[in-house]
Amino acid sequence: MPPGEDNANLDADMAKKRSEVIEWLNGLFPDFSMAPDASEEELRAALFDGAVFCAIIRRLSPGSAEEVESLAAQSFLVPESDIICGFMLQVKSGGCSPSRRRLGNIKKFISVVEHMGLPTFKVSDLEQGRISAVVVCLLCLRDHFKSDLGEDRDTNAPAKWVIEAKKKLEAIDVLQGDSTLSGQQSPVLGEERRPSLMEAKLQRVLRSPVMSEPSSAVAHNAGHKFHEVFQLKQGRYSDLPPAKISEMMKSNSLDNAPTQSLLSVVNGILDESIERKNGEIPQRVACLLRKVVQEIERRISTQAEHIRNQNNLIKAREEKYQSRIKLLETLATGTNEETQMEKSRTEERKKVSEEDVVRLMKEKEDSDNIVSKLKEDLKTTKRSYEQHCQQQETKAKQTQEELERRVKEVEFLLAESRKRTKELEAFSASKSQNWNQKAHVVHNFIGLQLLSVQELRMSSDSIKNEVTSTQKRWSEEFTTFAQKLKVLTDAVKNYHTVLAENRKLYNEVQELKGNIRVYCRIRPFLPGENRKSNTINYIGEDGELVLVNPSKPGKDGQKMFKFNKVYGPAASQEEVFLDTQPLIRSVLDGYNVCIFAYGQTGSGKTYTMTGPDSPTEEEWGVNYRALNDLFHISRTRRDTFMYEVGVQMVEIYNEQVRDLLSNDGSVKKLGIVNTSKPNGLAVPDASMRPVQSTSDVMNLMQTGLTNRAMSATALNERSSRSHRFLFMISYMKMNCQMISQCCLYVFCYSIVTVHVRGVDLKTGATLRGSLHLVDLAGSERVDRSEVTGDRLKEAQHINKSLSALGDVIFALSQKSPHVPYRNSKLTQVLQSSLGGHAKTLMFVQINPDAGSYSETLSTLKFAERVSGVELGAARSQKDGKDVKDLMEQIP
Ligand SMILES: Nc1ncnc2c1ncn2[C@@H]1O[C@H](COP(=O)(O)OP(=O)(O)OP(=O)(O)O)[C@@H](O)[C@H]1O
Repeated sequence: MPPGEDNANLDADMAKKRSEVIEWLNGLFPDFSMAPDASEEELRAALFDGAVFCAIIRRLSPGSAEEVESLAAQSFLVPESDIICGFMLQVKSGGCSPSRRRLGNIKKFISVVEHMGLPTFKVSDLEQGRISAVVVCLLCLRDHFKSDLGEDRDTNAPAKWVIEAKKKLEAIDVLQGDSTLSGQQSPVLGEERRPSLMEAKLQRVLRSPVMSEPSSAVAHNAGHKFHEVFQLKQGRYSDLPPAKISEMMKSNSLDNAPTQSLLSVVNGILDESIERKNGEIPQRVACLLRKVVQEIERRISTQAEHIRNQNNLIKAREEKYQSRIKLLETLATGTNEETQMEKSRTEERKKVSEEDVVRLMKEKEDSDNIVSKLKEDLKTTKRSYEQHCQQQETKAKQTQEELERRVKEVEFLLAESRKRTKELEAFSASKSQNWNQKAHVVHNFIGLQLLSVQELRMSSDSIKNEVTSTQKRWSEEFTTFAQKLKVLTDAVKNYHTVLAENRKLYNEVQELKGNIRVYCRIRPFLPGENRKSNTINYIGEDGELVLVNPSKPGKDGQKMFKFNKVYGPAASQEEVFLDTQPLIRSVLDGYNVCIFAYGQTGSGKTYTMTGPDSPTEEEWGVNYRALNDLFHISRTRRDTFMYEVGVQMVEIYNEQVRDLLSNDGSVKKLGIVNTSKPNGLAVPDASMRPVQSTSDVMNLMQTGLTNRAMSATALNERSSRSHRFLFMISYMKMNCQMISQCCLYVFCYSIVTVHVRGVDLKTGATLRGSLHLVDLAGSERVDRSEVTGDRLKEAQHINKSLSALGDVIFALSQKSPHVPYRNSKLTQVLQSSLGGHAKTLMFVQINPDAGSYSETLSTLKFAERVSGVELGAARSQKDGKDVKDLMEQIP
């Protein structure tokens, strides 16, 4: 390679390295701002005064501030703070000259680099020799710190090398002699040193907020690493222990901490807050943040003050320059060419000064802008921070309140739980006590039970013995009982025979009493009747009755009658029925019984047979009581007999028999069978309704009366068209009445027949009996001159019926082989109850009123005759009158 080309390569390489150094310095100090292709001489000029070397050490080894300061104090190594203050080192260095100070700075830098084992250079290399040595040294230093920064560099390391450098410097100082370094008045002391362009640049760099550390920090706290206090090695601010935060918040620490550290703290806390997303900052960290922000604020205001002072200083300088310019101008007016040159130089300087002023003003303005912007930022940050703090405080307060509330709740629950536990303990204790007591009781009880069991065993044995003996006794008694039962069975066998015998005897008794009985009943005076005109003079116990003719006072007017029984006006319904009751039993024994009432209208026939309208139980007539008795006796005999009871109800009107119980409501005309069979049905076509109680019978009677009423209404309508009589229907009466102006006629009968069929449960023999309940028509004589037409015909039919009844009775009394039952429907229907073993009971009803005397006399005569007729086995208690007399009594 030719030597010329070799040199060119070397130059290019050097230029490249120089460029790298310049870029590095530009990166380290933005205000350095040198073009990368600057010449060797330009770089030399920038590095010449050594300030850059001092700044490099300060920047790359901030942790060793004290040591560097100390070294600087001793060996003119310029601390940053002094550079910031506008190259005040000369003052602090006790008046050392700038060239000496420059030299010292460079030497110290070289010594430090040397100590680090890096290639160095000579002072002469920087002044006029090979700048390449300086470039290489700086590149090595760059690379050294690059590698250091890339690793986990020990922050104490710079301190160590600084301390060692200090030692070496001390040795150098000894060699150079203290007198040259201190105590000498600088030749330029008292003069204002105009900073070079590079110095001004460095000043701006170092004046930046990052670099503006408090000078007092180094001066007053040597040996104390304040920056370490704020340096977060690992973790987060929120994780810092309170002691560490308290240490940070100490005013001493805050005052002495570098601004960069403080800003790192602010940024770190804010970064953490952002990272947390919810924005929460712990209370203590928030307090720290506030303190740090306050400190930064304080520093900024100090900086602002300082800038103002600088401004004033510059203004003063400007004025001074102005005055000098004026002076020079004055001098220039009368001077020579030399003066002219001086003037031009002066003008040039002035121009430079003005430019400097303008630039400084601009810089000041920039600084002011930066400061104001920073202030605004700080204000905004402070405001948002305060708001955030406020929110956090509110939240903290709420959280605290919530926590207090929860603590209270938990305390309350705890107290409740304790109380409950105590209760449960008490309860379980009492339970346990109870169980113990119960166990004790059970234990005792088991003991007692065992004793009882033993006793029971003993008693069981004795009971067994007893049972055995009882069984023996029972067996004996059983044998005895069987014997007695045999006797009873024999007796039962005989019982039916006895019953039949009893029935027979009973019937004989009844027959002895007479198969036809006449009971006379005198009704009481009704309201409105004259009680004084009483035709009944005497009523005897034995059936005697004395009738008085009101028109013949005295004995001539008296007439005595005798019947089976006479009931006075005061006789109750029950009294009357007592003498009828034996006949009801005869019905159940298989006999036919006919009960009818005879008498004039209004004499009480219906009252005796049925009772008054809506009767009470006491007022019930013979019909109710007879039926009640019938069913009662049938029930008492249910062990021996099974009875079936059926009811027929017919009416006889104008010699026509009508069924009153037909289902379709129509009143059918029926035929009568002249049956020769005993107990045969005389009207077989009449509806037969089974009944089981008195109420059943009464309901049927009600049905019959309803049917009859319908029939009678039709009849009434028929009659009223042709006749002047009026029909009145009474539902409780069993006949139909016609009332005229002067007398009362009855034209029909209703007959209720109760048929009884009894089956002997032992023998299977059947008994049949019947009970005729007849409410006869009124017995008044019909004045034939007063009725005509249909009424006359009806009255004639009634008279014919009663007349036929007399004929039958007459024939029976004569024991005539022919009894004229067929002469009237009444006698045909009652045929089975008139004659043979039938029993007939006639109530003769008497009205005691004087006005009814003749009717009463007629009725009594008829009844007296009837009661004297012998029916069947019954015999008349009176010897027979002439039958003709009897017939005369029949209307
Ligand atoms: N023993 C008595 N006690 C009280 N009042 C009676 C008695 N007998 C009849 N009477 C009353 O006398 C009045 C007429 O009686 P009842 O209607 O029974 O006569 P009757 O003979 O049936 O008449 P008729 O032939 O017109 O039907 C009725 O008010 C009745 O209550």
